[in-house]
Amino acid sequence: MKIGIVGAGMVGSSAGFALAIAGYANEIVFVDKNEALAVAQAEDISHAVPFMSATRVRAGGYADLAGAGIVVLSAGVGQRPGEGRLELLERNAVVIRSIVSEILAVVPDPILLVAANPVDVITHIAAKISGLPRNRVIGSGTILDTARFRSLLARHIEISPQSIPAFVIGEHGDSEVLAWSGAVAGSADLISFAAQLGKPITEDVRKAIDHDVRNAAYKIIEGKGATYYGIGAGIARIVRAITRDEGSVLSVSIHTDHVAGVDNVTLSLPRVVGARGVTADLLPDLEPSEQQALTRSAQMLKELSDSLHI
Ligand SMILES: NC(=O)C1=CN([C@@H]2O[C@H](COP(=O)(O)OP(=O)(O)OC[C@H]3O[C@@H](n4cnc5c(N)ncnc54)[C@H](O)[C@@H]3O)[C@@H](O)[C@H]2O)C=CC1
Ligand SMILES: CC(=O)C(=O)O
Repeated sequence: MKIGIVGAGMVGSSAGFALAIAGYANEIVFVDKNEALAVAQAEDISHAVPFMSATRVRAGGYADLAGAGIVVLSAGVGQRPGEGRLELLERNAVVIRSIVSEILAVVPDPILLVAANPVDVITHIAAKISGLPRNRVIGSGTILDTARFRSLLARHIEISPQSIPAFVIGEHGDSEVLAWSGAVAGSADLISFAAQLGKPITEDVRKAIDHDVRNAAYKIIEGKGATYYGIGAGIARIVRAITRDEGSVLSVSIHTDHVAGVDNVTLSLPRVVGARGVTADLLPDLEPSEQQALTRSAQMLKELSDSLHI
C-alpha cells in the first residue's frame, strides 16, 4: 500500500523510518510545507531501505498522494518544555483544516491517521470536516501511552511487554486512564500474575507507574525537545494492522457515539483495527474509580470539541 505522510518533522520522519525499515508500505510519500525538509527526510530514509526492505520513499506535493490508502497527519507544532498538549489546539486546528481539504481533493476515500496534538480533538476536527465515516479517521490516541504502560509493567514484572495486554484509555493526555483492573499478563490477570512471579504491584508501584506513564512526554521533551521514536513505531503498528487486515486490538482514538455516560466524543478505547479501519470498540472491565476517571476524561474532551462549533 502507498502511504502519505503530511508533516515530515520529527514524528512524520520517525513514522516513515519505522514503516520503511519494517517494509509495511510499498511506497511512502512525504509532503511538508518545508519542501526541502520533505526531500531531505525522504532521501535519508531511502538510504536505510537497501539494508532492510524494498519500500520506495520520496517527497512530493499533495498531487503525489493520489492512490494512497492511508495518509498520516503529523504536521503542526509540538509542545515546548512545560507546555501541555491542549495548548497546541488553536495552532494545530488551523493546520489540520487546510491539510484535510488538500488531501481529499486528490484521495477521496483515504484512511486518515492523525498524530498531531491534541490528538483526540484534532481527530474530532478531521472527522467532522472530512465527512469520512468514523472508522476511517483514526487518531493514534493512547497507542503510545499503552506502550509506555506495558514497557514499565514489563520492567517491573520482568516479562516481555508483548505478553502484557494492558491498555491506557480516554484522552491522550493528562486525563488519561490506566485500566489496571482489566489488565492481563501472561496467563492471568495482571495483579495475580505479578504476585505469582514475586513482583507484587503494591500501591506504591501502581502510583509510580501511573505517574511515569502520564508524565513520560513532559520528561522526554524536557530532556531532548520532542518525542518521536515511540509514536513513529506506534503509527507503523497501526498501519500494519490496516495493510495486513490484522483485526488487531489497539488503543486508538475515533469518534464514539456513547461511552462512560458521554455522547459524541473522540477518545481512545481498545478497538479492532483492520483493512476497513476500526471495526469494533471494546470497553475493558473497569472498577468504579476507573469508570469515573474515564467519564471525567470524556467530559473534558467533549466540552473542548463542542466549544469549537465545527
Ligand atoms: N500523538 C502522539 O502520541 C504524539 C504527537 N505528537 C505531535 O505531532 C505533531 C508533530 O510533532 P513534531 O514532528 O515533533 O513537530 P515538527 O515541528 O518536527 O514537525 C512538524 C512539521 O509539520 C510541518 N507543517 C506545519 N504546518 C504545515 C502545513 N500547513 N502543511 C504541511 N506541513 C506543515 C512543519 O514544516 C514541520 O516539518 C505535534 O503536534 C506533536 O505534538 C508528538 C509526539 C507524540
Ligand atoms: C508529545 C506526546 O504527545 C507524547 O509523547 O505523548
